[in-house]
Amino acid sequence: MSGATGSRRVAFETIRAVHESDAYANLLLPTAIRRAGLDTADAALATELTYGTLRRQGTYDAIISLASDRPVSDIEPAVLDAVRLGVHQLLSTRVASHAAVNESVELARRAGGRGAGGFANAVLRRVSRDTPGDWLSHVAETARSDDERIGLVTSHPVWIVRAFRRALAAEGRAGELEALLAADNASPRVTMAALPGLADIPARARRTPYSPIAFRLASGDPEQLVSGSAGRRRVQDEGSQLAALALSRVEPIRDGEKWLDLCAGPGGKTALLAAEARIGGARLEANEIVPARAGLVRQALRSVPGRVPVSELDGRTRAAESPDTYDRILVDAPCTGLGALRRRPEARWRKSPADVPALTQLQRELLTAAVGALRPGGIVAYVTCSPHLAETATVVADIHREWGDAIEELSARDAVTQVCDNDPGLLPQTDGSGRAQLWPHRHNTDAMSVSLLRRR
Ligand SMILES: C[S@@+](CC[C@H](N)C(=O)[O-])C[C@H]1O[C@@H](n2cnc3c(N)ncnc32)[C@H](O)[C@@H]1O
Repeated sequence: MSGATGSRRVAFETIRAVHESDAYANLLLPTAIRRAGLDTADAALATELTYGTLRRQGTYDAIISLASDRPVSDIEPAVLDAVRLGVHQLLSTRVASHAAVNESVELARRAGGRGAGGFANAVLRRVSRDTPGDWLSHVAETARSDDERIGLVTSHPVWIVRAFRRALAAEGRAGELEALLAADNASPRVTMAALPGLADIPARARRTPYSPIAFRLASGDPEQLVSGSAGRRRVQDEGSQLAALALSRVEPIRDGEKWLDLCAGPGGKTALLAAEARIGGARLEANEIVPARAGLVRQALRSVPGRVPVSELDGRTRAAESPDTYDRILVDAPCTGLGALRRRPEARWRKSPADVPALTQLQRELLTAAVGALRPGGIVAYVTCSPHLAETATVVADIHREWGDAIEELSARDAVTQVCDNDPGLLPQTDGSGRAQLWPHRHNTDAMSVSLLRRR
C-alpha cells in the first residue's frame, strides 16, 4: 500500500490506536509508515494528517457536532475518527475535497458498515459547504464563556487555556495567549544537539538562535545523522539543551565535582550533562525510576565515553540515601508536559486538572530531597517541561518556605542567557523569582521552566 490512500490509512490506524489503546502517535507512526512502505512524501502526508487531526480534535469535534446535529459522544468511536480525519483534510489541508470525503467515507464504511459510510458522507458534505473561517465562527458562537471560545477555536481544553494565561500573566504577557495557543498547533521543526567535545555542528546545518550546540537540518533524515554519529549528534529540543546547559555552565566546573541527574529517563539531558561533565572533570550519576526508561538512559549514555552509573530508584529515596553529597543535581521532574504540546499531539486531551495535585506533591518531594543531597554550595536545577505555575513557581516557593535561609535562589534567567548565542529576552517574573521561562511562540522551544537553587 502506498500513495495518498496509504497515507490516510496509516493516519487513521494511528489515530485509532491513540484513542483505543492510549498509544503515543510519535512512537507508533514511524513503525506504521515503515510497514506501509510509504515514500518520503507520503510519510510526510501521513504525519501531517495524524498530528493535525489529533491536535485539532477539540475544534473538529465541535464542528462535527454542529454538522451532524448530535454530540460526538453519540458517534461510534472508529467512525468519529474517520470523520475527524476527513474534516482535517477539508478545513486544514490542500487535499482535494472529493478525495478527502470519499476516502474518509470508505474508512467509516469499513469501520461501521454502510450506514456509517452514509453518515460520514452527509457530515463531510455539510462541512465542505462552509469555509474554515465560517466554521470557526459557528463554533465560537456555541461557547458559553470567553475561555471556552478560545479553547474551541484553538483546540485546547479550557483548563489549559487558563493555566497558560496565568503563566503568561506572571511575566506581564497575558496578551500573548493566542499566539502561544497557535504555536502549539504548528508542527515544530526537528532540532538537534551536537554533544560538546564529541561532535561538531555539521557544515550544512542551520544554527538556531540560542543554544550554542543546536542546529537544524535543511534536508535529510535526522535519524541517519544520529546513527551515523553514534548518538553524538542527537534530536533534542533547544529548550531542553538550554535547561541542561544552565546547570552545567552556571559556574565553572571544579575538577572532581559530583553530579546527579535524578529523573533521567529517557536520557536526553543525561547525555548532554555527561558530555559537559567529561570536559570539566565532573563525575555524573543518573537515576530513573522506570526500568525501561533507565535502559534508554544507558543507551543514550553510550555516545559519551566514561562510566555513568544509572540507578533505578524512586528519586526521593535515591537522594535521601546520599545526604550532603552532590555539587550539582538536575531535577527534570515528571510533570503535565503542557510545554511540549506541539510535539505530543494527543497530550492535551490526556491530562486533566485532576493530575496536577499528585504531580506537584511529587515534584516538591523530589526537589526537597535533591536539596538535601546537595553539599553546602551545591546547586539544584529544577526543570519542568510545563509552564503551569502550580508545577513551577509554586513548587519553588514551597521549597523556599521549607528550607528558609538554608537555600538561595540564583538567577536562572542570567544562567540561561549566558549560555545563549543571542539574548533570548527572558522576562522577569512578577513573583520576583529568578525563574527562566521559555516559550514556543517566542523562542520556538518547548515551554521549559528552569529554577536554580543553591544550598548554603
Ligand atoms: C521529564 S522526564 C525526564 C526527561 C529527561 N531528563 C530527558 O531529558 O530525557 C521525568 C522522568 O522522571 C521519571 N520519574 C517519575 N517519577 C519519578 C520518581 N519518583 N523518581 C525518579 N524518577 C521519576 C519519569 O519516569 C520520567 O522518565
